[in-house]
Amino acid sequence: MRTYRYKRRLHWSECDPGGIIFFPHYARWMVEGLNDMLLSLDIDPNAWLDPDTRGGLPIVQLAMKFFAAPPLHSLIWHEIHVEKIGGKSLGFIHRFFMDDTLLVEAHETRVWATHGIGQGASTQAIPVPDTVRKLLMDASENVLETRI
Ligand SMILES: CC(C)(COP(=O)(O)OP(=O)(O)OC[C@H]1O[C@@H](n2cnc3c(N)ncnc32)[C@H](O)[C@@H]1OP(=O)(O)O)[C@@H](O)C(=O)NCCC(=O)NCCSC(=O)c1ccc(O)cc1
Repeated sequence: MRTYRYKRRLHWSECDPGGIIFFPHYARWMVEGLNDMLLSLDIDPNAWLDPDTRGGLPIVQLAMKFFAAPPLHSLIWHEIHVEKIGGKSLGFIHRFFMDDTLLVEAHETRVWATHGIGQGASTQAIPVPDTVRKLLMDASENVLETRI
């Protein structure tokens, strides 16, 4: 299954006054990293499907474990691994490292879905498209030296 890694810096705006990361930022990084991974594969999870409907990838399950806190301004590797491709759901493992130290490990389940926009707005799970399935099953590893 596909693995994707990129590097980012821990910024002042993401820390408390003591210079320790505030944990909700990890969740935001997970969203940004996963979107980046999908977009790099030409998969737009929020593409417009028609004028009243766009794609979405709502989260239905999240578990996070924290092992060590990185210091302010450190460079952190974010690694995303496709864990499971179900009928309508996708499982991902996120790992954050500083050098060889594992900081955080998180497991999330997303649902491939459509969002109705406007009147009668609704979210509906739909099967993961075959094109997406194939791209995510690929065993190759993308390493981006992106610094944010
Ligand atoms: C997403 C839903 C519409 C899906 O509902 P249903 O259509 O009834 O789903 P189903 O029961 O058919 O299940 C579909 C699949 O999801 C799986 N699923 C559904 N719920 C769960 C939970 N809680 N855990 C694990 N797996 C689940 C289920 O097992 C099915 O998997 P497959 O066997 O692989 O097909 C509904 O569960 C829902 O609205 N949940 C609330 C979601 C939510 O509010 N999340 C938080 C905010 S969303 C968000 O942050 C976001 C991020 C990115 C975006 O682009 C959009 C939104």
